Amino acid sequence: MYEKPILSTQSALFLDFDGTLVDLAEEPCSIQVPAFLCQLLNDINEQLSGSLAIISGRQIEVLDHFLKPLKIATAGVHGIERRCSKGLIHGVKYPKYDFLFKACIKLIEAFPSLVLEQKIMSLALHFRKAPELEKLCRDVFENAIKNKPEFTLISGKYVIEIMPNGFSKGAAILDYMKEKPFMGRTPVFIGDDLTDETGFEAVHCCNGISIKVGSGQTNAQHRFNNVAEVHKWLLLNSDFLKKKDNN
Ligand SMILES: O=P(O)(O)OC[C@H]1O[C@H](O[C@H]2O[C@H](CO)[C@@H](O)[C@H](O)[C@H]2O)[C@H](O)[C@@H](O)[C@@H]1O
Repeated sequence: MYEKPILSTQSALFLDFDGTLVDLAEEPCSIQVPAFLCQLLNDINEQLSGSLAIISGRQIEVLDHFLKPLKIATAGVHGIERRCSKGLIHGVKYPKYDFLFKACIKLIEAFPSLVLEQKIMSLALHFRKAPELEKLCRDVFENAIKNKPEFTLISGKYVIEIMPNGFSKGAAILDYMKEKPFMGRTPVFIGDDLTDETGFEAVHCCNGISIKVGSGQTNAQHRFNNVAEVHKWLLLNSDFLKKKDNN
């Protein structure tokens, strides 16, 4: 008997990307996407009639690049942009925030081990290669938004990020649950990071199932130890749904 929840054809599946579908790497661009992953996600998406969505902090175009040729429902930049299962992208495109960029350019020049990631409406500063610089990075970011209450600072794994208020992975999941083909299904969300906690809360509100990947404090109901366990679970569920299709 497999102890983790099993998907049914009436499930909606929401998956975080980094640390859930792919192992974390030293830099955002150095992740390795396993060869089998796109086909597996495509199969499950079909088995769930289009009710699979990636819910990520990355931009949709970056996720599309890594998951090529797959293009499924995807919420990017913590819900700032959201592609529905029919392919339409919701999301306001604001100009890139030059004031933020200016605020940290000196820092980046002084510490080349820091990585600055500019997204459509947010800026992320990665200190994975220099964890001792976390406090300095935080001070610079906090100072940059000191008089800008419309912005918020969020934290992830060796990264801090400034983004506009009012967006979260949880809000993105709730938006999906209001529209077809997700509506009326039982949501399952799998994620590994602090920013995934709002997603766990969202699925709890819809009587759904939450699964945390890795160690650390969480409100999720279940846990996988690592990305390999997520892959194993996805393969098992895809086989299970395939058998259901054939009955
Ligand atoms: O919501 P996710 O799909 O999990 O995205 C969260 C952030 O992931 C990326 O950063 C993280 O992964 C990098 C590659 O493994 C790693 O180097 C970094 O330390 C992690 O924080 C991505 O670069 C961010 O934009 C996402 O917000």
